[in-house]
Amino acid sequence: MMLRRAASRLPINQIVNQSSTTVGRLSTLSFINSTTSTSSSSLTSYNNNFYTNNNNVRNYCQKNKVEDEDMPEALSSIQGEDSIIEETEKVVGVADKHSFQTETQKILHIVAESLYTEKEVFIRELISNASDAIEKARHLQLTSQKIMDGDLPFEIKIATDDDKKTLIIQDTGVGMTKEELIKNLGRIGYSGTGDFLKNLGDNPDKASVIGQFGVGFYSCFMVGHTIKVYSRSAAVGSKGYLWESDGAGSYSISEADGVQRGTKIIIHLKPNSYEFAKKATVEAIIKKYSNFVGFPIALNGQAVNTIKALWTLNKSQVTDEEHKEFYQFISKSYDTPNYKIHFATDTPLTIRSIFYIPSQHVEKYGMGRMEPGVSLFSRKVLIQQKAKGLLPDWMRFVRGVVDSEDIPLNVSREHLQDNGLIQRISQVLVKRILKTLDDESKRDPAKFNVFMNEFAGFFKEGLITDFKWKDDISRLLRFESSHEDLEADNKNTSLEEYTKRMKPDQNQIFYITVPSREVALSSPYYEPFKNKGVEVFFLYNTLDDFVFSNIGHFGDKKIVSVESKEAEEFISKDQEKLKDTLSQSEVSDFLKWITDVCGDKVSMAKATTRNTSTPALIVDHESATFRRMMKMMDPSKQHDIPKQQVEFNMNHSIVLKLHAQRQINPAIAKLVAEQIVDNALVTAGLYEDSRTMVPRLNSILDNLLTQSQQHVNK
Ligand SMILES: Nc1ncnc2c1ncn2[C@@H]1O[C@H](COP(=O)(O)OP(=O)(O)OP(=O)(O)O)[C@@H](O)[C@H]1O
Repeated sequence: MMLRRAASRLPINQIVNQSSTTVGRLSTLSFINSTTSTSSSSLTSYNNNFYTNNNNVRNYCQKNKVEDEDMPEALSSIQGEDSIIEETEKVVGVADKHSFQTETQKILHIVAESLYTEKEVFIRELISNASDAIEKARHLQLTSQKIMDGDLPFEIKIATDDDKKTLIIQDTGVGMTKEELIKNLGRIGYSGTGDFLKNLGDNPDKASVIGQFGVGFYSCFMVGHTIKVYSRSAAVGSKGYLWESDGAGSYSISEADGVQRGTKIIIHLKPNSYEFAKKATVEAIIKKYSNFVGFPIALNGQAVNTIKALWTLNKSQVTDEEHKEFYQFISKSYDTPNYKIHFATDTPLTIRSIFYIPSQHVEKYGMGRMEPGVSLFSRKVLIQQKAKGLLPDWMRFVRGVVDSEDIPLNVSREHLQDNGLIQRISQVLVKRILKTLDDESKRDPAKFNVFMNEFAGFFKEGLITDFKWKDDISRLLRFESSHEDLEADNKNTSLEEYTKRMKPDQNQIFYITVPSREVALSSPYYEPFKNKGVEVFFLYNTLDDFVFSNIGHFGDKKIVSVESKEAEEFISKDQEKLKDTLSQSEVSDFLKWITDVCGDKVSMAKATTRNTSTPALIVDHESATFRRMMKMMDPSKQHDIPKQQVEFNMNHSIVLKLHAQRQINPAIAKLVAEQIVDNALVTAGLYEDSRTMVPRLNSILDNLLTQSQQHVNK
């Protein structure tokens, strides 16, 4: 399957279908690919074969970074002054003139004008062709066939010439005979490589071959006004030829002297493409798309692709140091990754991937939203950098590489992420990343806790926005809890650990949302749980209330706030009945009086069954966090606090004294009742502005001091 240009070009059959109606760029069409998928274990075995069978390349590839003092043989042969290429071949005899086949003429200009969304990809196409050609030569040699210039190393050389405005790409691959030049380059849509693949059957080398559709070569007409192709077939005794065309309908072929095995393509650039005669531009393009191509590439005598495609190797073949270097290379950072996930599968899809979780992220510094950090490759050739949709947006902190030969051709980057296959690949990858993190959390809990402290925000975002991963994410999240055996400097625990410590009669997981641990420990809502020895999660982040509501259940255990009715039922179910100080009718009178005097804030007053040290509590109310969020979302709206249900502790001394004061000093009693209700609102986090209670507090203080004075005067 040919995937390397998936992000930026149309397959030939669609171009033909579309050519009569083409308006502007053909960027929105997609291609349904029906190609054979090659076993991916073959990719690995190819790599193994490759490295052990080719001395020149093996030496080069066994080091992933080239160091001056021990520069590998293949690289030293490809580098240096002698290695700079130019046009040295000489035409002999007269040139044969040939016309492109009719359909080729018709669509050549479409290829040149509309096929690719970015001109620069012609370099990727030519390098991939060169790599395919070398792969074929290597295959011939491996199958014990003698090839022309058998000692020539397998390599790709590229040269820019800013004076002549040319770009040259040369390989030491299989080359082409005169007949092959006519067949392969005279007919658009014919792929010699496709034929080669068919003949390979199930041969593992198949996985390393890229081209298949027979259009990539023509991309050089996007940038070149004249293309010259010198080629000499690897078949022993072959002659060298020059194929030359201006892409206008015909091409010529002549015999040439001084042609070495393989192919040299010389592009005479059009004025609007002179940038491709500049070394820096070409170097950046090679690094972007072809950095991991399996053969050495030199540009103007300097090695360019110096990093191994680690994801195509077996896990055991890659050292930690190599991982670190590779991570720093792809993420352009200098830290050591926290976790690495090297994952390969052949079913249901063929995927080779490596992911890294950095040690920290920059969003916390307010440096804006991070870009996705995973690039999509096919057979080591880049399809899309920082691919959107490969991992969900909330996983944007993950860096890495995904290589899959199963991705069908798509025209535009924008449509790649809507592709069903990408979504299936994404599912497999997300599951694997979450599973690995879960395993890591058990293997080294302390390390995981540090990681989760740093990245929790992303996972919470995922839990809220990407519901399908709710269960997996909720296993990873860590929150503080009241559990006393937790370490002094780490009170975080998981929902799973919590459930293991639950009381036998406990079916719910309890939490309280508070600003700090101190507030939690002194909260009257937490008090009965503390008395009963029931663990409670302490949530300090406004978002956490939302997160817990979204989780809803962990296994079969419901997650509920300690301020909820369910929590009250749990607490009161086996509680000893409090000894009533007041009679039933006195209690009813008192509660009725409360609803009368505090009617603007209290919808219902009742006697509590909770054993708390506070006179009154708001119960079964809307979460204060939700209220704050709603206000933030719509500040223009008036968010009045609705009337609340208030429970009174009828044995509390303040309540008992208040009951008595009702008869003695109704005015003071009313002030105190109102203050008790406001205090309950404060405790529930529902009191909006405490300044409004100051005049009443001053009246209460004044009364208190007056009574005290009267007491002294008596
Ligand atoms: N550098 C090369 N050396 C030898 N043969 C080549 C070279 N470049 C192209 N060819 C031959 O020309 C054919 C057409 O090349 P082209 O790039 O147009 O298509 P492709 O590589 O087969 O498929 P795709 O369009 O998927 O890349 C190839 O199949 C191959 O047989």
